[in-house]
Amino acid sequence: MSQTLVEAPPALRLRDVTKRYGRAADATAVLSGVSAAFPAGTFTALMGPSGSGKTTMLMCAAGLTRPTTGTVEVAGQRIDNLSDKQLTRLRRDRVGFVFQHFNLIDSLTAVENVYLPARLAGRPALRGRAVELLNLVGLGERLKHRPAQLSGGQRQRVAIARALLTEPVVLFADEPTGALDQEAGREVLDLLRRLATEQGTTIVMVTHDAAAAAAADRVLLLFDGVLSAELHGASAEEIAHRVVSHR
Ligand SMILES: Nc1ncnc2c1ncn2[C@@H]1O[C@H](COP(=O)(O)OP(=O)(O)OP(=O)(O)O)[C@@H](O)[C@H]1O
Repeated sequence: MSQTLVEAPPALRLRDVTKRYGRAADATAVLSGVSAAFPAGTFTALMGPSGSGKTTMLMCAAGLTRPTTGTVEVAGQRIDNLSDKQLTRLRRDRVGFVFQHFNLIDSLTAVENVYLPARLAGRPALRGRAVELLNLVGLGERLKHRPAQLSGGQRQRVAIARALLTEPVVLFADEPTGALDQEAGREVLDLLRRLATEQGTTIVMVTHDAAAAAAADRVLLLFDGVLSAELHGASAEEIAHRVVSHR
């Protein structure tokens, strides 16, 4: 019997995404015809000068804002045309977020910070899974520590464990090392790298730091809302040079 092999869709795909803020017909496009596919288990860095549209691209990709035109798919499912209610569900269940500032709750322990937000959002989030994730991010010995008793890098690792609780299709990270010193930043990047390689997590990270971008599988360069280059295996020096020389 012959079998047709259907290729799995990428974890995330943007097709010809354009974003304009404001209704005026002449409103300038912040994103112009952005197309990119993010295969499952890959780690992509998004770089570009300030104002080039990185955060807007991340927001369109994560269902935080709708593109003006174009499509966005998460695991093969269109998300750009979802209702507000469906988008809320998508953000809760199918994508994870990590930000520069860890947004942990000071009064909760590390393990509570990982599972309580999901439970409060009505998910059957289990403490056992939170413990597993904290072990995975190297904090198995710090389960009952509160944020004030953790270093910056450790706090960000708690935030990463929290983002992974719902087993998201894509983990979005906006400047995850921006508030960390070099060594803590390196630990967080090593963790993201390991999550992609060993756990198959699909990661999309916005960063200004070429050294951080060099930890990814590839770097997408955005200039004036247009994806202008894709770098594979580039060094931090090369990435930094490409960003400043706009090539
Ligand atoms: N809600 C909004 N309304 C109007 N304009 C916006 C809005 N959000 C962003 N912009 C504009 O869109 C452009 C791109 O912004 P965006 O934040 O995506 O860039 P960025 O590359 O992430 O910048 P940075 O590196 O400084 O964070 C900027 O000119 C910004 O002023």
